[in-house]
Order: sequence, then C-alpha cells, then structure tokens
Amino acid sequence: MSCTVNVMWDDSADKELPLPTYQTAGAAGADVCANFPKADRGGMVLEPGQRALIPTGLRLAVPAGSEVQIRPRSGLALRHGISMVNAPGTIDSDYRGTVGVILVNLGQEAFHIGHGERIAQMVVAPVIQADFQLVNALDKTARGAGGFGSTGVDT
Ligand SMILES: O=c1ccn([C@H]2C[C@H](O)[C@@H](COP(=O)(O)OP(=O)(O)OP(=O)(O)O)O2)c(=O)[nH]1
Repeated sequence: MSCTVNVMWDDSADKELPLPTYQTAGAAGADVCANFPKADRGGMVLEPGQRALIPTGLRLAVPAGSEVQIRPRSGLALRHGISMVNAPGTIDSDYRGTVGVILVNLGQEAFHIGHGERIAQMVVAPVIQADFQLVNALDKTARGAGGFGSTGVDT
C-alpha cells in the first residue's frame, strides 16, 4: 500500500537535508534526520540517561484515517543504547507543527547526535477511531481477566 504525505520544512530547517527516505524497497519505515536550526548545526551530545527533543524540521499533513508512528532505529539502539522515550511516537493526522523525536541515551557513554544524522524512522499506519460505548456487561471469554503473565512466564 502507498499514500502521499504532504511535507513542508519549517522556517528554521536545513532544506538541503533529505526528506524521509525508505532505504530499501520493502522498508516499513522511512528514515528521518536530525535537523537542527542554524545556530545548533554542530549537533548535540546526549549524556547517559539524558533525553532531548530533537527537531526534524518537518511538518506533515498525514492523510485523514492514518497516523505516522515514529520509531527508534535498531542500529542506534544496539550500538549506542539510543532509543525513544515514547516509542512509538504518534503523529496525528491533524498535527501541523514540527515533528520532534524524543531521544534518550540508555547507553553508558555520551552520544553525539549530528545534524543530518538518521535518528528514527516514520511508519505510516491506518487508524481506527472507536465509538466508546458504556455497557453493563462485557462478553465472556476463556481468558477472562487473566493477564500480566497469567499463562506463565518463561524466565
Ligand atoms: O514523538 C512525538 C510525539 C508527538 N509529536 C507531535 C505530533 C503529535 O500529533 C502531537 C501530539 O502528540 P501526543 O498526542 O502524543 O501528545 P500529548 O502529550 O497527548 O499532547 P497533546 O495534548 O498535544 O495531544 O505532538 C511529535 O512531534 N513527536
């Protein structure tokens, strides 16, 4: 499936950086870059345990009925412990502000985020909006209220 997502740079963005890019034909996520305002183009350092909102410089118009999920990149996670506090971040179809990525350094060393570095990936996904109905009873199931390891925990 494919769709068009209209994109604009925000005023302080480096407009020479690439738009979100699928790196392979079958990629689910389009890589997105850190895009710092001019004064901050040296990038920034995330100390161990620190989190920061990293600008992408991108403003999106996600088609109604869909969302964009922002997810961490596994390479950064494995090599450097860089993840996202709120993974997956949700970009609503009616949001028109600049998309930010809330990175966190779960590693043990400081990590430098370079201007233009691919920091996360965007996945476009369909959305179902529910009509939440208050009722007096729910239909019965075999699981019932069992959860949180009720079927056993292996480790
Ligand atoms: O990682 C993220 C998460 C959110 N957003 C933007 C787009 C999204 O549409 C908006 C609101 O996000 P969310 O609903 O997660 O935030 P909230 O804390 O519930 O705030 P709000 O009251 O603004 O909805 O913020 C980002 O740029 N990056």
